[in-house]
Amino acid sequence: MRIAVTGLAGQVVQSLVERGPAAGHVILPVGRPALDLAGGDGAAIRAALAAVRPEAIVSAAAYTAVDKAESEPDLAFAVNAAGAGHVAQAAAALGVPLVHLSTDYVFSGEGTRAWREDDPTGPKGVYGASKLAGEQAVLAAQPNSAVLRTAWVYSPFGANFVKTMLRLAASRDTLGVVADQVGNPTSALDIADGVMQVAQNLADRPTDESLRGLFHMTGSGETSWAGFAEAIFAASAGLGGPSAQVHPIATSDYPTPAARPVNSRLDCAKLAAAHGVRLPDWRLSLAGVVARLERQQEEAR
Ligand SMILES: NC(=O)C1=CN([C@@H]2O[C@H](COP(=O)(O)OP(=O)(O)OC[C@H]3O[C@@H](n4cnc5c(N)ncnc54)[C@H](O)[C@@H]3O)[C@@H](O)[C@H]2O)C=CC1
Repeated sequence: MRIAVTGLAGQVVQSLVERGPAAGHVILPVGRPALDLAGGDGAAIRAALAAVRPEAIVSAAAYTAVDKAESEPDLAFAVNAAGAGHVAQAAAALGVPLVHLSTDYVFSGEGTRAWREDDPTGPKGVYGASKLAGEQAVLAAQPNSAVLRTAWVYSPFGANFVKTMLRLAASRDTLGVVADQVGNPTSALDIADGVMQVAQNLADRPTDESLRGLFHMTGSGETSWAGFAEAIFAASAGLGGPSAQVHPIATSDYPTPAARPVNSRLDCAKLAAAHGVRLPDWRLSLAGVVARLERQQEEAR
């Protein structure tokens, strides 16, 4: 399939570009300046997407600076809510299915069980609120959509927790890492595989309502940020790469402008039942990405 994806350099975009050919898809990234989600120009967004003649669209571009969003709410909403809505309107106008990415930050983080799609939302910050508004705009504009909420995304590309931990470990013996927030680390490469399967399902079964609407899609298994860091260093040390001692700290010891959900875990059973998609165990995928980052480091030396 010809799959247009919004954004040029994001973690998910680059993962789709890498994984697309093996899955038999042509991935067509469309981003700034041709497609600017902040511009409020729906016709321009539609024209940019129409130009690549897609059979499906993946909406992966977003304003993702969680803390900065607290001081730039207008821009966060322009991109994540209005911009996402324009992409969905374009998909509807072009008559193609849409896969839109959203986030665990739409939830408050209360309670101890994994969040399900029909649980009440309650974002704690601007980013989560803007993404929630985006979900609603997407589903209103294009019912032929699957909105996939994911979380704790890392990859060999862009900026992410795994790369930050490895960078810090190169110069420090001990790192304080938050131990009282739990969630599901998710490789963007796995997201790419899942997104393509969902897009194919939407295209193959255009009248199957069970494939449309909200879904959760994260790596299998859960941990805390401190547990995630320990797993990163264990994988890295096993390859002779940098590692550090993890000192568990509380969220209150690491204040950030935007509050994070304490319990970020997403229940992905609905996606498995409807789409037959279940992402691999987070430790397996992490080992692959850490090995790749180590190889890149060695090649750069
Ligand atoms: N990174 C994470 O931990 C998580 C990400 N998500 C969601 O997953 C999706 C993909 O995230 P990542 O690939 O990690 O994001 P990223 O931050 O790596 O990439 C974002 C992309 O959006 C593009 N972009 C930003 N503003 C734009 C604008 N005004 N017009 C056009 N393009 C613009 C950027 O150029 C970039 O290509 C997003 O919808 C994000 O909200 C959900 C949960 C966690």
